[in-house]
Amino acid sequence: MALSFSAKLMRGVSRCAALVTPKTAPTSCRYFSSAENSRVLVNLNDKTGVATMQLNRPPVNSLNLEVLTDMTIALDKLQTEKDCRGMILTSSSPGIFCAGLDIMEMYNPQEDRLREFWRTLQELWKMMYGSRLATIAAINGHSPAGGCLLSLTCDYRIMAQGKFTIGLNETLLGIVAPFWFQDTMVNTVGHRETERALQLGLLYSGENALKVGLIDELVSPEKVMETAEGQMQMWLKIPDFARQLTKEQLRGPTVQKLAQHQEADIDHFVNFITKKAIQKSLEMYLNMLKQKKK
Ligand SMILES: CC/C=C\C/C=C\C/C=C\CCC/C=C/C(=O)SCCNC(=O)CCNC(=O)[C@H](O)C(C)(C)COP(=O)(O)OP(=O)(O)OC[C@H]1O[C@@H](n2cnc3c(N)ncnc32)[C@H](O)[C@@H]1OP(=O)(O)O
Repeated sequence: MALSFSAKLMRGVSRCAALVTPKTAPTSCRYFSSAENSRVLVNLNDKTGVATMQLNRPPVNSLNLEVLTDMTIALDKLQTEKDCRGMILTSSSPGIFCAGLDIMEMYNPQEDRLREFWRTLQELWKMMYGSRLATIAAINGHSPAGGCLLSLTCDYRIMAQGKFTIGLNETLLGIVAPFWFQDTMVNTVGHRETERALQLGLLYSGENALKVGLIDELVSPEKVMETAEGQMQMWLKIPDFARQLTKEQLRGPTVQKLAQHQEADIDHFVNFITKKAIQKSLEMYLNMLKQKKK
């Protein structure tokens, strides 16, 4: 019998719930570690109540079904830890925060897996955007499409200076950012900037992202984590309950909108992505990525 998403999540939580403290770890730091969730590295500092989640799928941290599932399980686990109050999302590969969704999940897909992939992304987005935790994205490299979306679900974004870019560039692949990607962008930079950015598939430099409010701070690469930790202290000075209710008032309606249209959104995604013309666009984009290397 097919398990519901929440049943799968619960099964996953019990599988990877063990907290392992390696010999080298500071005593106040617990590591969520298991072979199954090594695609995301998560630790929780018991003294500060701040967790760090690192995307760890080299070379570019593209988000396949397994990474999305591991992130969802890890976030769910952190949210049930009553002393966990904040989370910093970053990458274990400086230079690449996240290359977005794994295009191979959408190219020549099997329908069952494609549906599960999209549902898992929806679930992760709902959890992240509505999280009770204060969340900060430490964007230590490129952050296109799904990578930008992940950072937009956080409460605050700090990006590394350099040649890195960020944005919802879906139209460059010949695909369309769904309404909930758009909503997240509108809520961050406003309607007019979103119209321009999404239609043109704009990938912003750090400087331009800062100008339009897509990120909140631009700092040197070596300062990204320390700035995130400093900023987190400010967020955690606010009583959790007041901060959480305020976030819920502001973001709840956007989360509810997807929750109410979730099944239709999956059908729509599957119908769209499996169209011949869209498959052709993805193929051309993949070839372009490979050609770039030569
Ligand atoms: C009517 C319709 C209405 C509504 C719509 C309905 C439905 C919606 C439909 C679809 C919505 C889908 C939403 C999609 C979201 C996404 O996130 S799509 C992914 C977009 N990502 C990108 O465009 C990034 C592409 N990658 C890059 O630009 C670069 O790789 C990089 C800048 C991130 C890093 O550059 P480099 O360090 O130079 O690394 P390489 O380019 O050499 O890459 C190494 C290796 O990785 C492969 N790769 C890169 N990105 C991806 C990826 N996202 N997925 C899969 N694979 C990726 C790349 O090809 C290289 O592979 P090899 O050549 O080594 O095999």
